[in-house]
Amino acid sequence: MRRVSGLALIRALHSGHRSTQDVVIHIPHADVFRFGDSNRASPVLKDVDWTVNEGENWAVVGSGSGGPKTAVLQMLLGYLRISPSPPAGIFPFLSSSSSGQWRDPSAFVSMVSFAHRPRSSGGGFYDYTARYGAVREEDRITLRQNMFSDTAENVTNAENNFDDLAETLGLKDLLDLPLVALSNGQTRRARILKALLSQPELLLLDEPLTGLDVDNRSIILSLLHNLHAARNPRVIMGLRAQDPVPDWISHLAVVKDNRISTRPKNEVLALEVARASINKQGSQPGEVHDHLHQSANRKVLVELKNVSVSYHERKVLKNIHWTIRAGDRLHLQGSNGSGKTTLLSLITGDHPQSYTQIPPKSELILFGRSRSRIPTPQLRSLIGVVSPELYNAFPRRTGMSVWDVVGTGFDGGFVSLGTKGVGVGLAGGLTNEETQWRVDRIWEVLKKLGPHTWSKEGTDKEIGTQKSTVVASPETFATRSFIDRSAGEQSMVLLMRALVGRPQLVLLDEVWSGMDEAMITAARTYLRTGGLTDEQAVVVISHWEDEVPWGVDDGIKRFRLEGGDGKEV
Ligand SMILES: Nc1ncnc2c1ncn2[C@@H]1O[C@H](COP(=O)(O)OP(=O)(O)OP(=O)(O)O)[C@@H](O)[C@H]1O
Repeated sequence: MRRVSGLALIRALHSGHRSTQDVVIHIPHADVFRFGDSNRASPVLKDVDWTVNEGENWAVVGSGSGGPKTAVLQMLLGYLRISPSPPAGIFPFLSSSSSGQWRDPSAFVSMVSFAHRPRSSGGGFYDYTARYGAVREEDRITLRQNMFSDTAENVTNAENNFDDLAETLGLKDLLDLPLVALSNGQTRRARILKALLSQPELLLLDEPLTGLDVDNRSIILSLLHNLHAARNPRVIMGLRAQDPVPDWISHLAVVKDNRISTRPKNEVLALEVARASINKQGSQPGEVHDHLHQSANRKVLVELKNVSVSYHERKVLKNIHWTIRAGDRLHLQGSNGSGKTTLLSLITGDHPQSYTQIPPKSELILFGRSRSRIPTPQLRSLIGVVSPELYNAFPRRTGMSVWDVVGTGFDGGFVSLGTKGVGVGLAGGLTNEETQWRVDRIWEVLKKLGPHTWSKEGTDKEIGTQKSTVVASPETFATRSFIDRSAGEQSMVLLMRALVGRPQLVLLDEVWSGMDEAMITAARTYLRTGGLTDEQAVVVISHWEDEVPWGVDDGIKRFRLEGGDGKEV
């Protein structure tokens, strides 16, 4: 279908060729501001000229969460002010329904963002481990109850479709599980289902493929295509610049800085070039890890023998044998719900069955000791973790600076201990030498991963508008409030926290969530060149092979979970 510019739209409407019903979005040459800002302020988006016609399949492409892509989606949600504002709103199809009634966009346009799993409560260690205990009243809420918890008028109608949708999304067998028990991928699919139940006319999905395994990606994409084709609802996806663009997408709105360029997909060749170069950056040579090829002599850090986890009749892990050695670079693979997070939670001590594996039938040996002989706080100082669960649970306290958050990494806790956030140490006190080492290490990671390594300009917390300020130096960034950082910046800070103590084992579970390309490149480069010692082992969980910083040439090992079994592949 032909794209209609502002003038063309008016002409078409006057000549009767196209009715407003055929136009989903129409924003003719407008600037976009935060509410409260005058037209003299620098716009969040400049000179937006965008028309989406019924039948076209659009995706909004831009850098990670909190960036200008988010600004476009927020504009569509009505969270930003459009100037001049089109008199009949930006959704012509809503103001001219067949019934002739105007429909409120706030009731008919909704969004699900997958850049990060939303927090269920205020965070903290309880949230971190609640998934495995499910003892709080709110944690007992099942997926089914959660689906129908909103007494939306539409739900009764929607129920007709519910079973089919739950089946397609692979959620049917999970409906009576506590919501907190769902894996990341399962939760993301559940959020799509819930959004569909509220029967929006237009559904915005930001980064819908994040955290989904290969099979589920194609299931979701084909479901979204079918829904969009049936206008039940129309779907607009937000994609990161490095994400593959689904085949059925016909048009792209590419957002860079505060400009949006809209055109048919096949015209966006430049973007393809950019994507190819990002992929190449991922395979740039790092340090030579010859030692990784001589695996048998290296110290054993973690040994699982015959380890199983089950919930009633549901067997998640069956007799797993797995060894992690010093210096290993491991990719833990498996489809959504296959038990990857569960396996790591046994190692970090967050899963109750971490303590109950009974030798000699089954054994969990961590850093040379049986699990029951190693206190959990000590375990936390030996393992650095980045994961969606940690991101969600880490408390956002006012007054906690980036420095404080990074400093919690030495002991793996959530509370900044002692002065200047370097902790008091497990033994109750640190020598001056140890304190100095910690201070030096915080500066080191800030210098290697701070904003100057991934940003040319400062980014705004709310909507990622580019500011004309100079990039924050590591010293300035260290004093900034953690809670006010964008999602991507918070992810970077949590990565620094995981690495700062040079823990023997580093677990990177979906570590790139929310980060933009420049952040990912900076983090990958650091991990490959000097960010880790040869003695540290790293386990990466990712459904995207090209997201893993190491390849076969680096001696990477792969361990795959499937149907409860685990094997090296
Ligand atoms: N309390 C529980 N009762 C029943 N099943 C549970 C419970 N807690 C977890 N599970 C199930 O354990 C399985 C493993 O979940 P886990 O989070 O380890 O998967 P994953 O491989 O990390 O998935 P993803 O790739 O989606 O993050 C899931 O199918 C989940 O529903």
